[in-house]
Amino acid sequence: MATSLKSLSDHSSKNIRNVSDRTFGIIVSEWNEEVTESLFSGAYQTLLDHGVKKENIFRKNVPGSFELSLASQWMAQEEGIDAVICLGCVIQGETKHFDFICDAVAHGITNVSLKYNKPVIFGVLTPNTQQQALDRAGGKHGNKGDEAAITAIKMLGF
Ligand SMILES: Nc1c(NC[C@H](O)[C@H](O)[C@H](O)CO)[nH]c(=O)[nH]c1=O
Ligand SMILES: CC(=O)[C@@H](O)COP(=O)(O)O
Repeated sequence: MATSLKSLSDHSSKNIRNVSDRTFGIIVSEWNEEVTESLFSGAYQTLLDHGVKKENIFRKNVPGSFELSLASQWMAQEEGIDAVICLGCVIQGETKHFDFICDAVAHGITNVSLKYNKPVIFGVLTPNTQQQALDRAGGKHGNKGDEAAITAIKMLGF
Protein backbone atom coordinates (compact mmCIF):
# COMPACT_ATOMS: atom_id res chain seq x y z
CA MET A 1 0.00 0.00 0.00
CA ALA A 2 1.38 3.40 -0.89
CA THR A 3 2.37 5.42 2.14
CA SER A 4 0.17 8.24 0.88
CA LEU A 5 -2.79 5.97 1.66
CA LYS A 6 -1.67 4.97 5.19
CA SER A 7 0.08 6.90 7.95
CA LEU A 8 3.32 5.30 9.05
CA SER A 9 2.35 6.13 12.62
CA ASP A 10 -0.96 4.27 12.57
CA HIS A 11 -0.84 0.68 13.78
CA SER A 12 -3.08 -2.02 15.21
CA SER A 13 -2.52 -3.32 18.73
CA LYS A 14 -2.25 -6.92 17.47
CA ASN A 15 0.81 -8.83 18.67
CA ILE A 16 1.91 -6.05 21.01
CA ARG A 17 3.16 -7.80 24.13
CA ASN A 18 4.77 -6.47 27.30
CA VAL A 19 8.29 -5.37 26.36
CA SER A 20 9.24 -3.73 29.67
CA ASP A 21 12.06 -6.23 30.14
CA ARG A 22 13.33 -6.28 26.53
CA THR A 23 16.36 -4.47 25.10
CA PHE A 24 16.58 -2.61 21.82
CA GLY A 25 19.47 -1.33 19.72
CA ILE A 26 18.86 1.65 17.47
CA ILE A 27 21.38 2.41 14.73
CA VAL A 28 21.10 5.85 13.13
CA SER A 29 22.66 6.92 9.83
CA GLU A 30 24.22 10.40 9.91
CA TRP A 31 23.46 11.12 6.25
CA ASN A 32 20.37 13.43 5.98
CA GLU A 33 20.52 13.83 9.76
CA GLU A 34 17.59 16.28 9.87
CA VAL A 35 15.47 13.36 8.71
CA THR A 36 17.19 10.55 10.59
CA GLU A 37 17.11 12.42 13.90
CA SER A 38 13.34 12.74 13.48
CA LEU A 39 13.15 9.03 12.77
CA PHE A 40 15.14 8.34 15.93
CA SER A 41 12.91 10.59 18.03
CA GLY A 42 9.86 8.76 16.74
CA ALA A 43 11.31 5.32 17.36
CA TYR A 44 12.69 6.20 20.80
CA GLN A 45 9.45 7.76 22.04
CA THR A 46 7.36 4.90 20.68
CA LEU A 47 9.49 2.40 22.57
CA LEU A 48 9.13 4.43 25.78
CA ASP A 49 5.38 4.76 25.22
CA HIS A 50 5.15 0.95 25.14
CA GLY A 51 6.99 0.47 28.41
CA VAL A 52 10.58 -0.02 27.29
CA LYS A 53 13.05 1.30 29.87
CA LYS A 54 15.47 4.08 28.81
CA GLU A 55 18.37 2.01 30.10
CA ASN A 56 17.35 -0.78 27.75
CA ILE A 57 17.66 1.33 24.58
CA PHE A 58 21.16 1.48 23.07
CA ARG A 59 21.92 3.96 20.28
CA LYS A 60 24.81 3.85 17.83
CA ASN A 61 25.50 6.12 14.82
CA VAL A 62 26.93 5.14 11.44
CA PRO A 63 28.18 7.45 8.65
CA GLY A 64 25.60 6.36 6.08
CA SER A 65 22.86 3.83 5.42
CA PHE A 66 25.27 1.51 3.63
CA GLU A 67 26.99 0.94 7.02
CA LEU A 68 23.74 -0.10 8.71
CA SER A 69 24.23 -3.74 7.72
CA LEU A 70 27.59 -4.22 9.43
CA ALA A 71 26.58 -2.15 12.45
CA SER A 72 23.38 -4.18 12.83
CA GLN A 73 25.47 -7.35 12.81
CA TRP A 74 27.74 -5.97 15.54
CA MET A 75 24.64 -5.21 17.60
CA ALA A 76 22.65 -8.35 16.82
CA GLN A 77 25.52 -10.59 17.92
CA GLU A 78 25.23 -9.12 21.42
CA GLU A 79 23.27 -11.52 23.64
CA GLY A 80 21.86 -8.58 25.59
CA ILE A 81 20.08 -7.11 22.56
CA ASP A 82 16.65 -8.51 21.68
CA ALA A 83 15.94 -6.45 18.57
CA VAL A 84 17.76 -3.95 16.34
CA ILE A 85 16.17 -0.96 14.62
CA CYS A 86 18.05 0.50 11.64
CA LEU A 87 17.22 4.10 10.71
CA GLY A 88 18.38 5.88 7.57
CA CYS A 89 17.35 8.04 4.66
CA VAL A 90 18.68 7.49 1.15
CA ILE A 91 17.60 10.23 -1.25
CA GLN A 92 17.71 9.67 -5.02
CA GLY A 93 20.51 11.68 -6.65
CA GLU A 94 21.67 11.99 -10.25
CA THR A 95 23.27 8.57 -10.51
CA LYS A 96 22.55 4.92 -9.76
CA HIS A 97 24.34 5.17 -6.40
CA PHE A 98 20.91 5.34 -4.73
CA ASP A 99 19.98 1.94 -6.15
CA PHE A 100 23.18 0.27 -4.99
CA ILE A 101 22.87 1.60 -1.44
CA CYS A 102 19.19 0.75 -1.07
CA ASP A 103 19.66 -2.74 -2.44
CA ALA A 104 22.74 -3.41 -0.34
CA VAL A 105 21.24 -2.26 2.93
CA ALA A 106 17.91 -4.04 2.39
CA HIS A 107 19.66 -7.33 1.66
CA GLY A 108 22.29 -6.77 4.32
CA ILE A 109 19.82 -6.11 7.11
CA THR A 110 17.71 -9.07 6.05
CA ASN A 111 20.74 -11.37 6.14
CA VAL A 112 21.66 -10.20 9.64
CA SER A 113 18.19 -10.86 11.00
CA LEU A 114 18.20 -14.38 9.53
CA LYS A 115 21.76 -15.10 10.71
CA TYR A 116 21.15 -14.05 14.32
CA ASN A 117 17.48 -15.05 14.43
CA LYS A 118 16.47 -11.65 15.78
CA PRO A 119 14.26 -8.82 14.52
CA VAL A 120 16.44 -6.36 12.58
CA ILE A 121 14.06 -3.69 11.35
CA PHE A 122 14.44 -1.83 8.04
CA GLY A 123 13.60 1.73 9.10
CA VAL A 124 15.20 3.27 6.02
CA LEU A 125 13.43 5.89 3.92
CA THR A 126 14.18 5.73 0.18
CA PRO A 127 12.52 8.87 -1.18
CA ASN A 128 12.97 10.72 -4.43
CA THR A 129 13.08 14.11 -2.73
CA GLN A 130 13.88 15.74 0.60
CA GLN A 131 10.24 16.69 0.97
CA GLN A 132 9.08 13.10 0.58
CA ALA A 133 11.54 12.22 3.34
CA LEU A 134 10.31 14.95 5.68
CA ASP A 135 6.71 13.89 5.03
CA ARG A 136 7.62 10.43 6.38
CA ALA A 137 9.76 11.56 9.32
CA GLY A 138 7.10 13.23 11.40
CA GLY A 139 5.25 14.95 8.58
CA LYS A 140 1.92 14.37 6.89
CA HIS A 141 2.54 10.67 6.33
CA GLY A 142 3.63 9.96 9.89
CA ASN A 143 6.99 8.78 11.12
CA LYS A 144 8.81 5.69 9.84
CA GLY A 145 10.65 5.60 13.16
CA ASP A 146 7.33 4.94 14.88
CA GLU A 147 6.60 2.18 12.40
CA ALA A 148 10.04 0.61 12.89
CA ALA A 149 9.70 0.59 16.68
CA ILE A 150 6.22 -0.94 16.56
CA THR A 151 7.47 -3.54 14.11
CA ALA A 152 10.28 -4.52 16.49
CA ILE A 153 7.84 -4.79 19.39
CA LYS A 154 5.39 -6.89 17.36
CA MET A 155 8.12 -9.23 16.16
CA LEU A 156 9.18 -9.85 19.77
CA GLY A 157 5.56 -10.83 20.42
CA PHE A 158 5.51 -13.31 17.52
N1 LIG B 1 23.76 9.46 -0.51
C1 LIG B 1 23.42 8.88 0.69
C2 LIG B 1 24.30 8.07 1.40
N2 LIG B 1 25.55 7.83 0.91
C3 LIG B 1 26.63 7.28 1.74
C4 LIG B 1 26.57 5.76 1.87
O1 LIG B 1 25.50 5.34 2.71
C5 LIG B 1 27.87 5.23 2.46
O2 LIG B 1 28.08 5.82 3.72
C6 LIG B 1 29.06 5.53 1.56
O3 LIG B 1 28.77 5.00 0.26
C7 LIG B 1 30.35 4.92 2.08
O4 LIG B 1 30.22 3.53 2.27
N3 LIG B 1 23.93 7.50 2.56
C8 LIG B 1 22.66 7.72 3.07
O5 LIG B 1 22.34 7.19 4.14
N4 LIG B 1 21.79 8.52 2.39
C9 LIG B 1 22.12 9.10 1.21
O6 LIG B 1 21.27 9.83 0.61
C1 LIG C 1 22.03 8.11 -2.72
C2 LIG C 1 23.27 8.86 -2.94
O1 LIG C 1 24.37 8.41 -2.70
C3 LIG C 1 23.12 10.17 -3.62
O2 LIG C 1 22.79 11.15 -2.66
C4 LIG C 1 24.37 10.55 -4.34
O3 LIG C 1 23.99 11.49 -5.27
P1 LIG C 1 24.44 11.33 -6.80
O4 LIG C 1 23.77 10.05 -7.31
O5 LIG C 1 23.90 12.56 -7.48
O6 LIG C 1 25.95 11.23 -6.81
